[in-house]
Amino acid sequence: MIELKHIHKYYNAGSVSEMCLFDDFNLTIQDGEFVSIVGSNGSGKTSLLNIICGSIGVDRGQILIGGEDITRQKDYLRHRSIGRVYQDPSKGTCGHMTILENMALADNKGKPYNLGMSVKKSREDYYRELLLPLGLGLEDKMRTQVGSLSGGQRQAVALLMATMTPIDMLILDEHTAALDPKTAEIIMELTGKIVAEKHLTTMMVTHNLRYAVEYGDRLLMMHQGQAILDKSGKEKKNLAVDDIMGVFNEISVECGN
Ligand SMILES: Nc1ncnc2c1ncn2[C@@H]1O[C@H](COP(=O)(O)OP(=O)(O)OP(=O)(O)O)[C@@H](O)[C@H]1O
Repeated sequence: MIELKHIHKYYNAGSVSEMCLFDDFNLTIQDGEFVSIVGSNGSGKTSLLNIICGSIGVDRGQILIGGEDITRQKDYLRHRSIGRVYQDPSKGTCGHMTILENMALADNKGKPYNLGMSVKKSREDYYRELLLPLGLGLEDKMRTQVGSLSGGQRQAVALLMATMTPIDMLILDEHTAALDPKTAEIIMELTGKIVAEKHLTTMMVTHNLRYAVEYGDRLLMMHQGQAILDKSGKEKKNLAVDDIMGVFNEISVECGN
């Protein structure tokens, strides 16, 4: 279970441009829950993910994973139990390294290892088994540099890498936004499959309302640092894209846009 308790977050504190983004923000995500997060630009979605990952600190409040307080834990330690896939497929993979080397790196996440030239044959076979079901032919390109793959192929590798080791949470930060519609579909299907197979607790930020409706068992809408819509169970299942658009429109009118 992930818990955010009484989170306060200021940007540019003490300066004329001080901004309070989160003012007593609270959120609990149950183990195995897949939460889609939508919201207008600047509503706080990425800041929320960054706070959970430890990329940015909070001014007040607590972050707990499985009851353990990780609020002050260093981000590199936190990343051992959190997998993150970014919007930019070049993040989360190393372009100058081969698929094989990238996967070996992810496989050794959190372990004291050295970057030797060789990867055990048994591990190589295992990586091939992981790549095969993607249907992208990557199992035959294991010695190809990741930088020469297409954005979609690279994002598929990034997704595998983020979920190879046991993790407490998968963070998807607009991970299909930079992909063409067909490739985005492939990556979303792969995401759904991996999340279901591994029962991963997942937070997915997306501007694609259809994906937010179709995937996940809970939907949050962020606005000015608050979750103004939080639907799960049957209510989430019955949500349609038009319902969310309706809330977006209401907000726009309120904000005078
Ligand atoms: N490092 C920072 N310094 C100052 N302000 C920041 C910083 N990061 C984010 N903000 C501000 O915090 C607010 C929320 O930003 P955030 O990136 O979390 O929104 P978002 O919902 O992810 O937006 P988008 O959909 O555009 O990615 C914005 O007003 C933004 O300008």
